[in-house]
This record gives sequence, structure tokens and C-alpha cells, in this order.
Amino acid sequence: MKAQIIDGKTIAADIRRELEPRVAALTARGSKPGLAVVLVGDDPASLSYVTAKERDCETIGIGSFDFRLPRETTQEELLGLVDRLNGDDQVDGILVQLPLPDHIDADCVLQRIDPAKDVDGFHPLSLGRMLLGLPALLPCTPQGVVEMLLRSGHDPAGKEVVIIGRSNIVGKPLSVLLALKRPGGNATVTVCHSRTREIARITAGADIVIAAMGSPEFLKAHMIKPGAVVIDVGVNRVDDPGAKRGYRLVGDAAWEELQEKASAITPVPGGVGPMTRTMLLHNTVCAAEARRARGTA
Ligand SMILES: Nc1nc2c(c(=O)[nH]1)N[C@@H](CN(C=O)c1ccc(C(=O)N[C@@H](CCC(=O)O)C(=O)O)cc1)CN2
Repeated sequence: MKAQIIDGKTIAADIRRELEPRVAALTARGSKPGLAVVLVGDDPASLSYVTAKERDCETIGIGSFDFRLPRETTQEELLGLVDRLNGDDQVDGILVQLPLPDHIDADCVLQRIDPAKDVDGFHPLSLGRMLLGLPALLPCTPQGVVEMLLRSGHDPAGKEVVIIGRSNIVGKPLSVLLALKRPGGNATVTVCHSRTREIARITAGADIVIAAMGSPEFLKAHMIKPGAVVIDVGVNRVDDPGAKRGYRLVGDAAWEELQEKASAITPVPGGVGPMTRTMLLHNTVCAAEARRARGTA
């Protein structure tokens, strides 16, 4: 039997609908939420992501402030912009698109963002609060994955989850969220990475396998047990001269063969990607509400 398709677009649309009255309430009080989106350089994938994020803001009534900086921008200039946005009352959230050019220390930039405006959830304070299970702005992709599991009827509680990939953006924070004692958590989590021996032996024991290592179609059907749930975080551009854009998108999971063996699977595109963008909107609304409740906006 074919796997259930966990449709990220539909779940994301539901969450956006839930956000709309919160945005309307803020706007009615004269304080429309605002997101600053900063892109340095002209990486085509990053450009398409930030453009989509700005469009998303527009569709639910969040203001977006867009900053496109040349590749040659210095670290000092970027830090100066972050400082300015930290002090701007109209800005509730600051997003600096990653990756940054090599001459800029991304950690230094992310640490400069006011934690109250850290809608990416990458600031050490946000990550530390998350680790402790305290209220925090959570990284968007991990938060999106947890929401997808819960809303598609695959609560990770009590399940064995294997994550392939240990990035700061996805694998590491996701491993924490899934293990926390809170809704969407309570799973037994294993993280595999480039130094893991016999990955297939480990993934084959999992109820839920999350592929997040940026390697096209790495996860194959023989690596999962029948009926496992597969979440594909990868969005890889693979050259395809026959395609309109000259490339096609493939995930980190071999979709065709896994569909025949998994009980549920996320597609690429249309899976985790739209959820990442939607959790950014969610974080921006949360940041705006919290800043107003504290009287700092
Ligand atoms: N500051 C950040 N930088 C990056 C993050 C992040 O969360 N914050 N994550 C990734 C990329 N990413 C977000 O920016 C992202 C990736 C993919 C999508 C998406 O909507 N994908 C679509 C396909 C889009 C396409 O046609 O190319 C899908 O999967 O359906 C959104 C956001 C790295 N950088």
C-alpha cells in the first residue's frame, strides 16, 4: 500500500489561518507586526527563500522590511544594520538568511540579534531556553517538523526517532525538541551523522526517520522498517536540462521507493519547506505579542 502523504502546504495553510486573527488583533491596536528580512549576496536559492518569506508576510498582513545587501558587505556593516533593526520599534522579528558569505562570521551576527526579535531561534539564549524547556522562540524547521507530526496524527511520544544530520539549524535543535517533556516531544531520539557507522542498521529500527543531511535521495527503502514514518527535510537542486528552471528539487529521501514501504512520508517540494516559512510567521506573531505585553513595543 502507498504511504500517506503528509502535505506540508495544507498544514501550513491551517496554521496561517490560525495566525490571521492574532495579526488582525495586533493591527487593530495600531501595532502591525513587522519582520526584517536580510539577505547578503545573490545566492539564487536564498533569494527565492527570502522572496517567498516576504510574500508570506504580505498574505497574512505582517509588514516586511527587506534588506538586500551586496556580497561585499562587511561584517561591521551587517552588524550595524542588525543594531539598527534591534532598536527599530516597528521591527518585531529579524531574520538574517543563511548561509552568509565566507568572510562574515555567522555566529557573531546571530548573537548580535536582540533575543526578543530572534524569530529564527538561533540565538544562544533562545537555544538555551529551548534546551531547558522554557518558553522560547524555536527554530523554524524543527518546530515545523514537530507540528507536521502532531497534526498528521503521528505524535512522536514514546516512539523511536532517528534523525540523520546534526546541523545547528535542523538536526541538533530537532533532537532536543523531540526529546523534551512537552507536547510534540517525549520521543527516544538518536542522531546519526557523517561519522556514524552502519546508519542503515540504526534507521531500520526507527518508527520515525527524519532525513536532514542535505544529500539527495540518501535515505533508501532498505534503510527503514515497513510502516515507518519518513520526514524529508532536504531541498536539493539537481541539474535537469529538461526542466523549465534547469533543475529539479529532490529531497534527502528516495521518494519513489520509500512510498512503497513507509506508512507516511513528506513530499519535496510541498513538505517541510512550507512549514519552515509558516513557523517564521508564527514566531513573528509571538514576538510581536510578547513585545507588546512587555511594553517594549
Ligand atoms: N535564516 C535562516 N536561513 C536558513 C534557514 C532558516 O530557517 N533560517 N533554513 C534554510 C532554508 N530555508 C529557510 O530559509 C527554506 C528552505 C526551503 C523552503 C521552501 O519553501 N521550499 C519549497 C521549495 C522552494 C523552491 O522551489 O526552491 C518546498 O520545499 O516546497 C523554505 C525555506 C537555510 N537557510
